[in-house]
Amino acid sequence: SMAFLTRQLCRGVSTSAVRNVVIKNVTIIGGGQMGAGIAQVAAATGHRVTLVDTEDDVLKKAKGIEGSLKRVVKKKFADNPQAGEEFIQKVLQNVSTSTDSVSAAQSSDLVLEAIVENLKVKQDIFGQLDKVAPEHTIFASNTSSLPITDIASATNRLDRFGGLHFFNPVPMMKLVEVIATSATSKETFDSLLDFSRVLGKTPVSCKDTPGFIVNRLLVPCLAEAVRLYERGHGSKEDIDIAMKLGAGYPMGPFELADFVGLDTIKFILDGWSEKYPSNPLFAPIDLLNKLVAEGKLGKKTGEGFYKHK
Ligand SMILES: CCCCCCCC(=O)CC(=O)SCCNC(=O)CCNC(=O)[C@H](O)C(C)(C)COP(=O)(O)OP(=O)(O)OC[C@H]1O[C@@H](n2cnc3c(N)ncnc32)[C@H](O)[C@@H]1OP(=O)(O)O
Ligand SMILES: NC(=O)C1=CN([C@@H]2O[C@H](COP(=O)(O)OP(=O)(O)OC[C@H]3O[C@@H](n4cnc5c(N)ncnc54)[C@H](O)[C@@H]3O)[C@@H](O)[C@H]2O)C=CC1
Repeated sequence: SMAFLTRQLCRGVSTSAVRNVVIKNVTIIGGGQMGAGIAQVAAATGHRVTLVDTEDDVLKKAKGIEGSLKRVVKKKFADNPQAGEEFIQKVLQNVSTSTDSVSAAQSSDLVLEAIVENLKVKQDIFGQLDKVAPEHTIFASNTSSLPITDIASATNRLDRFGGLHFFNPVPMMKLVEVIATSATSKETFDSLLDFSRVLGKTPVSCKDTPGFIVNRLLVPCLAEAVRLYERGHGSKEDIDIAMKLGAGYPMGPFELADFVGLDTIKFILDGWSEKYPSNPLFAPIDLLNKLVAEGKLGKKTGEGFYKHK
């Protein structure tokens, strides 16, 4: 918006020679659940978005952004469906897709990565893009559990690298965790905070510690729920009902696990248990490993702890 631009420009002129980057062109690497959701919200708030995935199929499905937009619009434009339809078309025009991350990064103010939760794969992509992205471009990762410092170490832009952690489903969840490493500049950090606010989200800041805030609390809760079930102390259904009605969670732990993806949860736990072997909260879980080995990853594959239509 104009107000935002004015604020940005004033701040840049008045405070320092290094201006905060006003993020307008956004490249999102990874068009899965999270990448597509972030793309949708960024496009809906007037950014030009390029969504990159290695899989053409994923990019076709990410056009399913339209389905999510329809749900948003149904409420937001309840009394003016015509304006709602125009809004959807405008948002979709802001999103382009590509399988070529190198060319996508070249005209980008922010490269935000939301690919598989694997340090080496994330380092590879950032190392490659660091060589081709413009000087001013900020890099950020949506990682759930990996140290931002370790991901950033593959690049030569440590001052322009931070964590930007969104929550699923991105169009609905208001929180963004913004993570600065010890090398992230204040300008970069402020740009990421501003960007989160322009997206309509509420940012919180957190140090580069395992799981940041939310996952450091949620992942052990989920893991304990599965262990409780494995011990035969309660059914999945009852544990879910209990946490919904007794703790006010919108979804029970098994529902949430299926929603998030069991593979992602396994990646998180495996990484933490390797790094912190003495913490029993992070210990591997047989049932989780078994389901993942069977390809039962949750909602995205049609079955996880539960079957999904
Ligand atoms: C497990 C721990 C390990 C985590 C490890 C990694 C993960 C991470 O790094 C961080 C995370 O993201 S953790 C997960 C955070 N997310 C949550 O906790 C979600 C909990 N669930 C909810 O808030 C609601 O059930 C929810 C908002 C989803 C849905 O609301 P309801 O329950 O009321 O269900 P509905 O009736 O279907 O929806 C109501 C209205 O919500 C809108 N909506 C839902 N999904 C949407 C979407 N994807 N896009 C757009 N709009 C959406 C929609 O307006 C819907 O209304 P209708 O469409 O008219 O029904
Ligand atoms: N699922 C969740 O609830 C949340 C996940 N996250 C994090 O976001 C990231 C992505 O998670 P999801 O969207 O759930 O995964 P997903 O499996 O739905 O999507 C990942 C996508 O990345 C693509 N991809 C893999 N390697 C690539 C590469 N080198 N270049 C381009 N595309 C590539 C895959 O084809 C896939 O479409 C992970 O780091 C995860 O920990 C963060 C918050 C919530």
